[in-house]
Amino acid sequence: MSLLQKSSVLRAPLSKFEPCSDRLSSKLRTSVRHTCESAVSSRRCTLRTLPLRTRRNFSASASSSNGAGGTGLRIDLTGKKAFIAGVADDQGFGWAIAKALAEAGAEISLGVWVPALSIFETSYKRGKFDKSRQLSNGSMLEFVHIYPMDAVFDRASDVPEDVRNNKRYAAAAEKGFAVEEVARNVKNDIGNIDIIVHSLANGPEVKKPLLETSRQGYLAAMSASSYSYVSMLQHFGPLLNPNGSAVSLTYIASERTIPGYGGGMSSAKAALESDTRVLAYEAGRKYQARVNVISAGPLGSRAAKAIGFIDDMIKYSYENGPIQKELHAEEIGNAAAFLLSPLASSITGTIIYCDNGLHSMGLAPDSQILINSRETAAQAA
Ligand SMILES: NC(=O)c1ccc[n+]([C@@H]2O[C@H](COP(=O)([O-])OP(=O)(O)OC[C@H]3O[C@@H](n4cnc5c(N)ncnc54)[C@H](O)[C@@H]3O)[C@@H](O)[C@H]2O)c1
Repeated sequence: MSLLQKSSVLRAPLSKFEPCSDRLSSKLRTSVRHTCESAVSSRRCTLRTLPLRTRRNFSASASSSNGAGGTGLRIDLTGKKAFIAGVADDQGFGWAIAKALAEAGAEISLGVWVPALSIFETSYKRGKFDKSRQLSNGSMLEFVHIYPMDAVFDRASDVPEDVRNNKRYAAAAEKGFAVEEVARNVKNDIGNIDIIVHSLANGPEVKKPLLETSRQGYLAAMSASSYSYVSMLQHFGPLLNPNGSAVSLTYIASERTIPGYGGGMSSAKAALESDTRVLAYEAGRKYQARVNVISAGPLGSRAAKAIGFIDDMIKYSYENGPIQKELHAEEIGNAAAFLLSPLASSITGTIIYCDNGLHSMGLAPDSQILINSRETAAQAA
């Protein structure tokens, strides 16, 4: 039995690989296996909930998305240093971006949200992420430094007493977790950097409609999900080498109404996108840096599950998007690696849609009204 066949999650669609698997060199076979396993690992939760044909398409996309090891035009980030804020497990976009940047040769350091740090480090040390840490060349994704961080605080003096005295925060207080402190620690530990990734968001009232959202909840969403990017550019901008680059993650709810994505999160994403344009101008002039944002389609990450209807959004995207396949985190990782690389040297101030094209639709093909009309027309014919 081939290594690929051993995957229990993708057992059915793996037959797609078999006809060519015998012809693969062992190096390439290893590469495909790693790609597949990482995709399996990062998508395990939502795949079970999808129809079989979705899983087939997902499997096909996973097989073709990794260009590592090939010849020709390549994303080369050798010698580049990246700081990524917003990784606390191996399920979200931040992890996938870290992995793609490492595949391209970059050194990765992380800023991990203080309340999530202990469980992340414990899981990491116990090998829970080992499968998804595997890179296509057989090495493992490593982090040069892992910093405690809370992106809602700019300076140590902003941290309220109750937070400072909280058990989890107290342990991180000595090193410091406010954005300014983290930037200073990064500067001391690794010097200048080339890449900033903001892959974090938080909206305590995300389940509430905007009409019922409190001022406090709305401002908390803006603080954690949009101003945090401004703060990161303020404090990490001076650390950027010339031709540095920053990327963050947004969602289509900024532009179109997505009922259920509430609590001011849609507003926060709109601000993030607007700020991207202004920051691109200012950081471009000040640091010769590029600033972009990726508008990602739905992914069953930990943060997305908290919203409560992510599986429906994934199914909706499949049924109504131009490309009928599930989106997986690796695709966003690859797009980010491109955007953060010299290959994208003229791209700044831009929203890049990585959503199987769903943003371009103005009509839901799976609307019951359309389905009824089609059925009526078919019966009449
Ligand atoms: N999952 C989706 O469907 C989807 C779609 C489009 C955009 N996005 C965006 O992608 C980004 C990453 O989210 P994800 O879905 O990969 O989930 P995720 O859970 O992997 O990432 C969110 C991260 O934010 C961190 N975080 C929360 N508050 C923080 C704070 N105050 N300081 C520092 N870190 C903090 C969490 O610890 C977590 O690691 C977010 O901006 C999210 O809005 C997600």
